This record gives sequence, structure tokens and C-alpha cells, in this order.
Amino acid sequence: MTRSNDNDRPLQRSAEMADLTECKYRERDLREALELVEGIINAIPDVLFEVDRDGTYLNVWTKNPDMLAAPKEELLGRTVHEVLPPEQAVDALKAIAEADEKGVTYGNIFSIPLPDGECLWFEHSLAKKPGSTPSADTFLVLSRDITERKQVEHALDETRTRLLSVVQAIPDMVWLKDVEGIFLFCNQAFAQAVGKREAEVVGGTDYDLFEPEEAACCRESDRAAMEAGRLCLDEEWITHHLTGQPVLLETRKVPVFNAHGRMTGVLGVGCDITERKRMQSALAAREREFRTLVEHSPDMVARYDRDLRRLYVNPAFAATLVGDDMAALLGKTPSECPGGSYASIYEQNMSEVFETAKGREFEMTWKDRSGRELCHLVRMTPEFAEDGSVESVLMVGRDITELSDSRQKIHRMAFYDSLTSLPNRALFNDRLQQMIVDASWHGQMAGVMLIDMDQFKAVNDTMGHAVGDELLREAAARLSACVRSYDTVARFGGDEFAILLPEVRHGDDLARIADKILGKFEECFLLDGREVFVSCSIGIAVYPDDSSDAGDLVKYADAAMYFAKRSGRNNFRYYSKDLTASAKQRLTLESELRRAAERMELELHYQPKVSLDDGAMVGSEALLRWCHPRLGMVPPTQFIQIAEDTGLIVDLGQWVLREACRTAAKWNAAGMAPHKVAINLSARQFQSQNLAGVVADILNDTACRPEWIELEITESLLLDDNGKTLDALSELRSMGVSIAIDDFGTGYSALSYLARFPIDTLKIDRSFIQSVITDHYGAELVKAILSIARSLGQQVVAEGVETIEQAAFLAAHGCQLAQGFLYSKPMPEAEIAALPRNFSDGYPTSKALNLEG
Ligand SMILES: Nc1nc2c(ncn2[C@@H]2O[C@H](COP(=O)(O)O[C@H]3[C@@H](O)[C@H](n4cnc5c(=O)[nH]c(N)nc54)O[C@@H]3COP(=O)(O)O)[C@@H](O)[C@H]2O)c(=O)[nH]1
Repeated sequence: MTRSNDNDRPLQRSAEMADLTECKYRERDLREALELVEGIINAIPDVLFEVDRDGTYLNVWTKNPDMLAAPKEELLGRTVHEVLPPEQAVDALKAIAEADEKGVTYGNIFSIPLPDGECLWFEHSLAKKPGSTPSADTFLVLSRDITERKQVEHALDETRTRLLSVVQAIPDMVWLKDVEGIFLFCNQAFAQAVGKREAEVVGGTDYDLFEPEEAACCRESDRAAMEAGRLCLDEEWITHHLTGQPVLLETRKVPVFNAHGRMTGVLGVGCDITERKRMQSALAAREREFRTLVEHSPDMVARYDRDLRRLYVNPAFAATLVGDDMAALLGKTPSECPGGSYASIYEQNMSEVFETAKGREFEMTWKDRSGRELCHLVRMTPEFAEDGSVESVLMVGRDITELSDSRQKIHRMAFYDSLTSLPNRALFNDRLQQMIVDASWHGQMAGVMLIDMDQFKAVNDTMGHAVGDELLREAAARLSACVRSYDTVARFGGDEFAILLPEVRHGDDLARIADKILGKFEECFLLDGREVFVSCSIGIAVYPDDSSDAGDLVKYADAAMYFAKRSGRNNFRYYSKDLTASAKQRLTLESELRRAAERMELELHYQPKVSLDDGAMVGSEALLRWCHPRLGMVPPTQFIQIAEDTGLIVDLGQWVLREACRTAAKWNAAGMAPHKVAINLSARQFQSQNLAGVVADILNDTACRPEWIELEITESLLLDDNGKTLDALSELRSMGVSIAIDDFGTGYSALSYLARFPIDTLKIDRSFIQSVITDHYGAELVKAILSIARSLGQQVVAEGVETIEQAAFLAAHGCQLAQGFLYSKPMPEAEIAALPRNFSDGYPTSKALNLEG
């Protein structure tokens, strides 16, 4: 600093003064500068070091000595190597070297590890402070504690990493675009969907990823979100790069703002809802489908709430109950609409479904709105709320009226007789078992009756099946009228009935009931406009006297019934032990008869038929005999009925036919006098086989000519007017076989059949022949028969001729043939062959009578 003056001394002085002032000024400036520096150093929180090039601490300034790694006194004069950890010391020297080279250096970050694992962080700025010589250069180091900042940065980093992981991990697509639509970020899900790496997506736009149309849509929805300034929900179609399939994204887009509130872009999250949409539409389709099904189902469908009120009914339900008016049903309980006695049963079932949470199924018979009785199979199913409670009940009702009717029909068919509507044998047996159980429990007696109609077969055969059926129905009604309501009248089949009589106080009660039945049957039956008398035979077995076993009781009643029949019919018999033997015998005979033919126990005997004209043996009747190994010769009267009852007669008859034809063929061999063999045929043989065909086969097999045999049938067979018999007889007749009516005169019907059927011979029944001599009416009857036959051109055979007088009467009145003990008893084939071929000697003949006359 220089100042001018005029006087040297004073000038000098003033110069000195000036120097002094200058000096003082400088000193003041320096002091002020120092104070400023000191003030600055005190004002800043940082530490200021001065170090030399080797890192020796020369000076330290700080307001807060705690920030120092060691007390200031210990620090000064020591090098960074002595103070800092080795790594940090090396970094410090590197920073000094950089400042040495550049003059200054900023932003050198150091961390000093602490014993607890944490770190202290510092940011150093260095400036070179030139010395008087380069070697005297020192370096000012401004050390700023940035530990707090670093911690915040670290925490932010962690948060960011965590968020990024989350964003990467979520299956939804996440992306961020700036306002221009440039991708700033995307997660893996997005990158994968568009077939790029994340880095490839960032920096591009939608147009780099999608077809223009798709990209435009995406941009459009971005703009909409940005314009709205809030979260927007949208749906976007994109094409998945892997499958090439369109993918529907449900997108949430939200504009992103910076710290100043300026919009910087839009964040998008996309969820692939293609499958969900597909499921939803499939679900909707199924729902429509089910609705259509339910709406068009013939089943009744309804849903009920906990108050048993209807929430839903389908049209079938409404139609059955009220017609079209569904509203009349909704919100109502069954009791309210349509009401009725079944409604409470229905509601009770439904309440139980709500209470037990278990479905129910039951059948319900009720009436629809037109009053028609219906049967429904009702199924009630609980429907659960989320908390597991039953929220509603779904009811499906199927109309099983037809099925129920069929079931009843089947039940009736299985357990009831279709003709009489009485229980059948199966139901009878069931009730019998129950009756025994009850009787045993109450210590009571009970009865089993078996009833067989005595003349049913004759009526059936003579008046036809329709009349037979009518008789059975009437008989069933009469039996039912004779017993109490809790007794059971059953039909076993044919003309066999049975009655169960529980709660019998005394054995005699059963006799009174049996008497009542017999009395009822004494009244005539009006059948086909005619009065017919049919009696019955009754067998009685008593529980527990006779047996406690159901099977035995029936068997014993049957034995008793059989005995009643044997002892004259139209009566009843109690079972007694002896009867069992008789019934057993019958059963034994039956089973033995089945095997008689194969055991060769059967044979035919023949009874001659003699011409009353000249006494010549012109034929014979084949009569079956059973040579029983134990019982000896069993007469047909003892087994033919069994054979008829069991149907065995068909096979036996065929055997007889074959044997008789064989014999006829033998006896008519060349050169012998003609001999016609008469063969008895049962009505059953007409019913069960192609009789004409069978006869033709047998004739053929045995080489027997048709004219060598005559078939004897009973009158009753001809009264079967179904045409079958007429056809069979006509066929046989056309083959050349002659037909005879056996036991003529014992039938109950008109004689008109004589002209209708192809009949060659009438055999007058033995009972008429036996009375011709003793009884005037008998004689007149025989004369009348002879007259009818003559006028119809039929031959007459008198059977059972036992006396000369009978033979003479018959010969005198024009009877052509006679058969009876007078000439011969039935004999084996060989014995007949040995008989004289003529019975003229001592026997009356018309020729002899004429000679005498
Ligand atoms: N469906 C078939 N029925 C047959 C067959 N064989 C026999 N029968 C029928 O059995 C009944 C009994 O026959 P049977 O014991 O043989 O008696 C016959 C004669 O022995 C008997 N008869 C003959 N003459 C006299 C006589 O002078 N007096 C007298 N008391 N009895 C006599 O009559 C029976 C023959 O009768 P019919 O047949 O009516 O001419 C009997 O009804 C047989 O029909 C067979 O194979 N199939």
C-alpha cells in the first residue's frame, strides 16, 4: 500500500506510519480471514485435515472431536497407515495422489468398519495446498460423515431390491412407461409374454412388441389412464409370442407422478384372464344348459329356504300344482299352497333335511290339481352355505305313477291269483308263517283248510273254460263269504283253494266253518244260463295239534282233503295221522308211475268185442295195466286219475297208443280176420299235443293201418267248443281212424254234438246195460240210443255185458257189438290170441235169434 506526502521526515514518519498502518491493516485482514476460516470451520459439521504427501496428519480442525478416529493430539504426526485400517489407508493415499496430480479431488468415499459390524462412512474432498517448495506441499482434506446418508441409501436399496423381487415374482405382468409410451421397466412375466428380455423391452414402445393394432389399443388405454389421472381398469388383447394365441389381459393402469406432482408416466399391471374368461363363459353356457334342462325337465324341481318357502320352481312343478301361475307358488310353503294332507308329510321330510343336513328320498302318493292320483319319487338334497349350515333344500320329484302301477301289478301277479283276485300260494305261505308266529306268541289255535271242487273238471270240460273260470270266481266269492275278514282265502291253482283261519278258539269251530262252506256249495251255480251243482271236499289241519310247521300243516290238510274226496266227496275231514300214510301212498304211487314205463312195468290187456250178429270176435279194447313190483297188478282206477292230475297221462297215453297199434298190426297180419283195437284217449292228450300227427307217426312206425284202430273218447271232450277237438277228430277221421264215444249216456249235454262231430261208434255205458233187464226205463233208454245211432249211421257197442239176457236184449234190438265179462275179462295179448275167434256157441246172436224166431 503507498501513500504520498510533502515533507520527508514527516514523510518518513508518515511512511513509517503508513507501513505500520499497512501492516496493521494486513494483520487485521489476516485476523479477519482467520476468523472467517475459523468461523467456517466451526460452522460446518465436517472435519478438516491437513496432511502431507505421505499421509501424515499435520493439522486437524473440527468442532466435534468425537468424529475423530483418535484424539487430535494422538493423531497429529501420525500417518494414515497408523490411524486407518490398511485398505482405507491405501485408498486415502490414492486420493492424496489424485489431488496432487489434479489439484483437487472430490467424492472419495471411505468406510471405516466398526467392531459391531456396522460402518462409518465418509466423503473426502481434497485440495492441494502448495508449499514453498513442491516437497512442502500439503493437502487439505474435508472429511464429511455421510454414514446417515449411506444408511438411508442402503435401506432404500434394500427396499428397492425387495420390491423388485416382488414385482418379478408375481405372475402378473408389470410395466412402467413414460408419458411418451417408452418402456422404463418391465418384469419377467411381461418380458416372457412378449418374448423378449427385460433389457430389450426397456427403451422400446408397444409398437416394438405388438402388432400395430394391438399396440395402438395399449397406447389408447395408457392415455385414458393418464387423462383420468387415477387408476383405470381395462381389458386388452395381446398375442402371446410363444403360443401365438390371443391373450386377454385385465389391466390396471395408474399414472405416475414425480416429487413435484408432474406426471412422468403410467404404471401398468396385467393379469391374464383368458382362462378365467373362458371358464366364465363355459360356466355361463353350463348354467344356460342346466337351466334349459331344469326348465324343460318333466321332473318337478323346487328349492326351499329355511322357512320351507319356495325360492324356485320349474315349469313342470308349477304345471302339476297350479298351471302357469308360478308366482302363486313362490314364497309359499307346501302347506300354504297347494296344502292338503300330503303337504305336512312333505314338510316334515324337508325339516329333517334341514336339521340333519342329510338328503332324503321317499315315495309320495298325492293328487295333482286335477285330482288325479300321482306317485312321485321325491329326492331332497341339502344345499350348504359357506359356513357349512344348510341354506336351502333342492327337491326333485319324478313321476313314477306308471312304475308304481306296474309294481302293484307285478306284486298282484306275484302274490294274487289273476282269475279270482285271491292271494296265491306264495302269499298264502307267507301269511301262514306269520299266522304260526302270532298263534305261537298268543298261545292260540289256528286252522288250515284245503278245498277242492268235486265236479270242476267235468264242468270245465263240458261247458268250456270260460264257464269253468266263472265257476272258480263264484266259488272264490262263496268261500270268502264264509270266513271272517282276517282269515285268508287263497287259490292254489286249478280248482284248489286254501283258507287260513287264525285265532281259532276250539277245533270244532273249524268244522262249523267247513259245514258252512259245504252248505254254500249246495246252492246251485248259475253258469251260462244253466243251473249247475258243484260240491267240494275239504281237508282241515290244526295248529298246534297236528303240527307247528307250515309245510306240514298244508301237507296234512291236503291229505285230509284227499281222504274227504275218497270217502264220497262233498264232505270235510280233519287230518289224522293215518291220513298221512294214505297221502304218502298217493305220492309214492305218483313218483313210481313216472318211472313205470321205463321200468317196463306197464302192459296192455285186451277185452274182446263181439259181433252180436254172428258172435265173431271183431275187435278188442286195449286196457292199461300196471304190474307193480311190490303192489302187484294195480288197476287203472287207482292210477289213471293220478296220471290225469299230474299230466303223466300224456306220456302214458302215447305208450298205450304205440303198444296197441303194434298189437293191431300183428293181429291183422296177412290172412287173419280183421280185428280192430280200441284205444282210450284222455282229454289231456287232445290239449297237449298234435294228436293227429302223433297218431300218424305211430301208425307209420308200427306199420299199423288206420282202419285197424278205433280211438275211444269221452263225451265231455266233445263239449269243448273251441274247435280244437273237432279239428283233431276230423284230421284223424280223414286219416281213416274211426272214433268211438265211450261211456255214452253219462254226459250232461245235448246230443246235437253227435251230428257235428265225426263219430263212428257209440259205446253205451255199463250202467245202462246192467239195468236193461231189470229196469223198464233202462231198457227204453238203451232202445232210444240204438235208434238214434241207427238214424245217424253210427255203430253201437254195449259195454259191461255180463249176462246172456243182456246180450239177448241187445241182439234183439239191433245193437251190433258187445263187450263184457260175459265173453271175457280183459286179458294179456297172448291169452286173447288163444281165445276162440267166435262166441256163437251158447251166446245169443241176432242170427241165432232169427233162427229160433
Ligand atoms: N285214458 C285211458 N284210460 C284207460 C286206459 N286203460 C284203462 N283206462 C280206463 O280205466 C278205467 C278202468 O278200466 P279197467 O279197470 O280196465 O276196467 C275196464 C274193464 O275191465 C271194465 N269192464 C269190462 N267189462 C265189464 C263188465 O262186464 N263188468 C264190469 N264190472 N266191468 C267191466 O270196464 C272198463 C272198460 O271201460 P271203458 O274204457 O269205459 O270201456 C276205464 O274207464 C278205462 O277207460 C288207458 O290206456 N287210457
